[in-house]
Amino acid sequence: MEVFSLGICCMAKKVQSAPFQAILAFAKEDFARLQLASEVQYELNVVVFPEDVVLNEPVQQWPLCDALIAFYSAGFPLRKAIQYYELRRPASLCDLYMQLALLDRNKTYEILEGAQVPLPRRIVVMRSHPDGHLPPEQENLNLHQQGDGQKNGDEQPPCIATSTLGKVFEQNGDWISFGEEKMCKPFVEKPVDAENHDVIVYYRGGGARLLFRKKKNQCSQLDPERVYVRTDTSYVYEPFLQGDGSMDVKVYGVLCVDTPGPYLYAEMRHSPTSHCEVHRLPNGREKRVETRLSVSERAFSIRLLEAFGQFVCGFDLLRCNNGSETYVIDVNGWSFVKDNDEYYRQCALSLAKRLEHEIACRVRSWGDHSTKPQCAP
Ligand SMILES: O=P(O)(O)O[C@H]1[C@@H](OP(=O)(O)O)[C@H](OP(=O)(O)O)[C@@H](OP(=O)(O)OP(=O)(O)O)[C@H](OP(=O)(O)O)[C@H]1OP(=O)(O)O
Ligand SMILES: Nc1ncnc2c1ncn2[C@@H]1O[C@H](COP(=O)(O)OP(=O)(O)OP(=O)(O)O)[C@@H](O)[C@H]1O
Repeated sequence: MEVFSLGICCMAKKVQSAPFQAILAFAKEDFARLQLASEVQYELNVVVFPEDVVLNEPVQQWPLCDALIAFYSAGFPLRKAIQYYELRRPASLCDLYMQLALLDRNKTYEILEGAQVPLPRRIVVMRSHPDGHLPPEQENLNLHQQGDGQKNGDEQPPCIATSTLGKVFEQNGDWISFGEEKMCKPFVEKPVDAENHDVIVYYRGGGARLLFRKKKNQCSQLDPERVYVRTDTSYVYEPFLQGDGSMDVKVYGVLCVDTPGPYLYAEMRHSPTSHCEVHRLPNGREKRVETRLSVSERAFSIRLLEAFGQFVCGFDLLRCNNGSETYVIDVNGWSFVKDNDEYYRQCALSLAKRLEHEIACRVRSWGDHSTKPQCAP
């Protein structure tokens, strides 16, 4: 029997997670079942790239595979994974170049705009080159606030002007402006670096709420003294949109090769902008309620999934004005629904069908030969 190998290249914590293990087990069963109906049968070999190999060995030493699931999470060497892909050219289920874009909120928003996905208005204040260094023309700029600008209420002059990349940034406590663009409070400040989850909501009249990655049961903290925005690095500013019921909608998409197209599952949770404590169930999981996407939400979600080209992709929506408007506010990349067997089943079946599809593409590309050419050493 022919062997088709699926490489899994990610941080160990992710592949060892309960959802991923469940999905892989179901996918193997589904693949074997689908193969029964095929003329030439393949056995699926899942090759998990050991984390120490991924982190420490050159890509020439990484395992070979026919299809690849590689995705970024904290600590993952994404550029190295791209080198591996360019060296071996397996069928890639998760576009690695798009994952680079997902590390930058502004690039992510530009891709969403290109896909005609509804977004909040934004002002993007870029302060440094992508490598984190100030460009030469900025070296002598008078950046009033260094660090994260905490407790800056009374210490700041009433109007702060800094110049960044040729445009002037100003703030007076009620508004910010950058070049010709102006935004009044309340607004949300997000680091352009998408891996930085220290988001701040600034309220009209002063005071702010600091949002961060859940720390045990805490997801945000009020800071009544904070008036001025941070000027230490690059930020995206968006008007604060009041989500219906103060809820976020978290969407989990899975690309599918057959009709009816991508599988989408969505659930609502209390927004961290509305409270400091995570609402949890007795089993410790965050309390969430499944929600149906509207026809238009489904349509732009499909465009989003196709634009980013990830087999699995999570993203966040805000529904406003009694559901009459919905905006995408964040794209998380690879993310699974947790504790949901129906989702695991759907995701596994989509994976098995995608692998069958990749085999068919390969076989077609070999012309009339039904056996696979030998891999280059
Ligand atoms: O997307 P994923 O599945 O990779 O998970 C994300 C994040 O999902 P998101 O991106 O949709 O927000 C998870 O939040 P949820 O979806 O569970 O609310 C979070 O879990 P968490 O904070 O422990 O949540 P609780 O279990 O405390 O409720 C998890 O943190 P870790 O696993 O602890 O590192 C994150 O991973 P990473 O980005 O690698 O740090
Ligand atoms: N424009 C906005 N108006 C109102 N609330 C917003 C807006 N943008 C984001 N939020 C709220 O802030 C939270 C964090 O924002 P966002 O998801 O962009 O940050 P993040 O750090 O990338 O979060 P995640 O942990 O999901 O990766 C959202 O869950 C949402 O509740």
